[in-house]
This record gives sequence, C-alpha cells and structure tokens, in this order.
Amino acid sequence: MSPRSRRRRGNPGLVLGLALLGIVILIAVLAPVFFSGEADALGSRFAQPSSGHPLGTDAAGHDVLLRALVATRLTLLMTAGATAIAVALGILLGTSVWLMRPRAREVCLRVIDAMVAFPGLLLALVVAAVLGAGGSSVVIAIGMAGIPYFARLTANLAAKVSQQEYVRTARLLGVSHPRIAVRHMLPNMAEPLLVLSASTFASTLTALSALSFVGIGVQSPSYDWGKLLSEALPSLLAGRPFQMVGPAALVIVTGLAAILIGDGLAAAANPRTARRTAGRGDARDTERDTPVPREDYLVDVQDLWIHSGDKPLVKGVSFGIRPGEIVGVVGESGSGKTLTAMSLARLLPDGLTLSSSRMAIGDLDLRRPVPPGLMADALSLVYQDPASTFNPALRMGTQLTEMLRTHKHIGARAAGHRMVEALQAVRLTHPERRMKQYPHELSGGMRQRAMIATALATEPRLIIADEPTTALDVTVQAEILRELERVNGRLGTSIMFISHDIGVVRALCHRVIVMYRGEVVEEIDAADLTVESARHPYTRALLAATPDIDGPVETLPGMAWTPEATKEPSHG
Ligand SMILES: Nc1ncnc2c1ncn2[C@@H]1O[C@H](COP(=O)(O)OP(=O)(O)OP(=O)(O)O)[C@@H](O)[C@H]1O
Repeated sequence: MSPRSRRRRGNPGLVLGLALLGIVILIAVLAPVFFSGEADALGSRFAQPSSGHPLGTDAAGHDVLLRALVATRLTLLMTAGATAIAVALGILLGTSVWLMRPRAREVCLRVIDAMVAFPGLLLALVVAAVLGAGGSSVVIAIGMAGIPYFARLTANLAAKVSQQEYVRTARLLGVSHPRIAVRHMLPNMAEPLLVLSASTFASTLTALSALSFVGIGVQSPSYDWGKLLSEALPSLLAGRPFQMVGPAALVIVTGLAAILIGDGLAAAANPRTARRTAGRGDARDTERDTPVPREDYLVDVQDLWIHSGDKPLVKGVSFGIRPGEIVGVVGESGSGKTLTAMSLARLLPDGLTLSSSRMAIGDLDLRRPVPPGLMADALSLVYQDPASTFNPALRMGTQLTEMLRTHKHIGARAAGHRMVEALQAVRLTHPERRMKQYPHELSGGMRQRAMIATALATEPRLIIADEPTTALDVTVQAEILRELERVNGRLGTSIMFISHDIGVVRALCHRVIVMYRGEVVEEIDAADLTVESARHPYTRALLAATPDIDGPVETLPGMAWTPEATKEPSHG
C-alpha cells in the first residue's frame, strides 16, 4: 500500500467526506436517469408524506423527494463550475502577480485587496445583473466573486514560499519562472489552497442556492436545490415543513462533505504528516568519498555597494578569494555578510540595488547578465537551515538531480546514479534510499550533507556556505565542517564561509574577512586571528568577546571599542 493511501485510511474525516460526496455524486448521476419522468409527473397537490411520496408533494403535485434528488446533478455541476472558475483563475492571477516586477506586483496586490474587501455576494449580484438572470450567469458571477480570495492567498503564499532557499536555489540554477511556480511553489501552497477550495465549494453551493432562492439563478422549467427551497417557502409558512427537508438536507450534507474532504486532503497532501519510514539517528556514517579533479579559480570583488533606497547596506566592500582557499566572513548580525555573499550569486532581495567596479569569478563577469548554466558552474550555495533548504513536497531524488538535469542535460536515470555517487562522497548512508525519501525523513545533518553534495554536483569553482552549521547540534556541526574541509582539500573548491563563530572560522579557514556595519574592516590570516595579532579594534573586540576553548574569556581594552573610537580605513 502506498504511503498516500495509508494516510487517507488514517484520516476518518476524509473518508467520511469522500463517502458522503460519493453518495451525492451517485445521486447526481442516477437520479435524473431513473426519476426525471416521475419527478415531473403531477399528482394531488400538497399531499402529506406517505409511502408513495415520502416527503409529500408540492403546490403543483410533484413528488418533493424525487425533485430534490433530480436537482442534485444541476446543483453539483453549477457549484463545481463556479468553484473551478474561482480556483483556476484565482491561482493563475496570484501566480502571475508573483512573477511581476515589484512595483507592478504592489499595484496588483492593492487592487486584489480592494476586491477582497468588496462583499462577494454583492459582486456576484452586480455581475448577475449585467449578465441577466439564469443558471450560467450566476455560475460566472459567483465564480468571479471567488477569484480575488484565491489570488490573494496564492500571492501571499507565493511571496513566502519564494523566499525559501530551494526556490532561491532554483532561481540561481536558472529554472524558468513558470516551472518554479508549478514545481516548487504550488505543491508547497497546496494545503491552504485545498482548504480554501473546499470551503469555497461549500460557500459557492450556498451562494448559488441563495441566488436561485431569490429568483436570480436557475429559471423554470429547470430547478436546483435553491429553487426547490424557494418553492417550499410558502409550504413552510403554512405549516408543511416536509417540502424543505430534501433540498435543505442535501445542501447541508454536500457542504459538510466538501469541508471534510478539504481538511482531509490538506493533511494527506502534507508529506510531513506521513509515517516515518526512514531509519532514525544514522546521520553519522563511515563511507568514503570519490575524488574529483582539482580546478583553479579566483573571486575578485572591488568597491561593492548595496543600497536599500538611499540607505547603504554594504559600503565599498573589496575582497578576493584565491583558488582552493577557504575565506571566512565574520562580523556581528547585520554587518552585511549575507548581502555581500548573495550579491555574488545575484540573489539580492527585491528592492536592493548593487554597484561595483569589479565582480568576477574567474573570467565570469558577474556585473553582466550571466547565463544560469555558467552561474551554476561558477558557484553553489549551502544555506544555514537544512530544514528549509529542500522543498518539503518533493522527494530528495527529484530535487537533488534537478540541477544536473537542467544544466548538464543529463537524463533522469544517469543524474540519479551521479547523485548517489555524490551522496556517497559526502558520506551519507544508504544514498539510494535517501533519494526516495522526503526531506523531513532525513536528520538535519543528513540534509546538510545532501546540500553539500548538491552544491558539489555541478563542480562549482566556489561554494558560498552561509552559516551552514548554525542550525545543527555540535557533533553534527563538527562533521559538516570536516566535510567542507575535505571537499576543499580533495577538490580544491574555494569556499566563502560565513559565520558568527570565530572559533570555527579560525579552525576551518585560511583567511578571514571581518565586516562591521557594511564595511570590511580587516582581512587577516586565520592563524593570526588572535587579540594580539589583529590590527583593527573591532576585530580585537570581536575576538575578546569570543570564549576561548584554551582559556577564559579575555578581557582586553579592545572590548571597549566603539566605531567612534577609531578612524581606521575601512579596508584592512
Ligand atoms: N531586503 C532588505 N531590505 C532592506 N534592508 C535589508 C534587506 N536585507 C538585509 N537588509 C539589511 O542589510 C543589513 C545587512 O544584512 P545581512 O543579512 O547581509 O547581514 P548579516 O551580516 O548577514 O547578518 P546575520 O549574521 O544576522 O545574517 C542589515 O542591516 C539588514 O537589516
């Protein structure tokens, strides 16, 4: 049995919802076939419930129960049609908004917000008034009234999901926007969209019934549940409630089924709710890696400025990374480490502007448009949080092989083999099994190893590792650092290693760049990263504030350093 069907079986709400909807659909299919003649036949008017007419007859002498059953098909078709309009066009609009340039996106989001604030039923009434009364006009009207809700939810979710590292990585790899939207974003937006679709189905059902009830919807001789409810109103007021029972019960049961299915599907669609099939706690492993030929590259950045509007966030930063060198970037939170690194990958957040007099990896000039394939060959990223590095809705194998398939144009099977080798190289246990698992089935250390394997798969000249071990426990942290060191030693890959941890930087890196408030205040050999050798007071203060594993926390005059206390040049 597949995990998905197991999840469905373990979800009684979903099972009940599907059963109820199944019954309603069965009625919709069969009732018009078998009962439409009888439902139109005329008998005695206002007959009380009897064995011949379980819910009695109406003012014209029709069997009330049969009419309610026959009306099921038209009601369901109209509800499904209106819901489909809202879902499809709403998601399309919301996704298109995400693809727009920031300014156009802002305008569109404001328009969508205004539409959401406008009461849906009122909007539907306006549209229905323009189109005229009738079944198809109210379907279009209610469908259109639902579009802004889906558009806003999709755009909001897209804004959030697009900041995820796996989406940023896909952008770096040059995966097209529509493909990113369909493959990486929509699956991760499925849960809330499914829940909204289900509740929209239920609210659409009541809205359509309401419009038919007030005479704007389905017109005679056709009838849906709303029209039947409207016809039953005089009987209800005259003390004959049975005429209402059939359509009212069917509206309630169908609405309830939709809600139960929405909730159930949302739970089943989330692979994180799946039972764990992976062995646990085997992040530490012992296999050996495969050596890859060494290459020779250089990173050269000069006078890099990054602005948010008029505010400079990175101020004239210059640095270089030699081939095969591990360069640490340290500095307090907000000093510009990540922005500096991300500018190399051309992944600055929207709204920030960049200028520099030189920015190159080898002979690749990063100030000009760079084809994604060349960019992927030049650098790879390893992010801080292994939990958000991978798309939770896709199996590891699918995403691990994506860049090989996209940029190296390697077939899925060959890419899979190559990735298994890459996973072995970073000593991830049972690589074939890992490829079939979802990210949540791997430990943090395993995911980070997989991330390093992915980063290496395109054989980049530079790996940017942005606090790659911060989210991991100390033992796994040490293993991942050793892994980076091994990669550097064996493959000669240059590494830009961003960290808050001076101790780690001193142990891992060859050279260290110290940043403070958007400037590089010192470049220093890692071996000289001591309070005695550091030249800049901020570096000394940083070192003094760092616990030394060989001794107590040092308290030196440097600790009292403030930016106002020095006029040293920004670039050491
Ligand atoms: N999209 C943005 N819009 C405006 N300001 C931003 C944006 N992104 C970052 N900043 C600001 O730029 C500065 C540098 O940010 P950056 O993320 O590079 O710092 P950092 O040194 O990497 O910090 P941390 O160690 O906390 O990650 C910070 O003051 C931050 O608030």
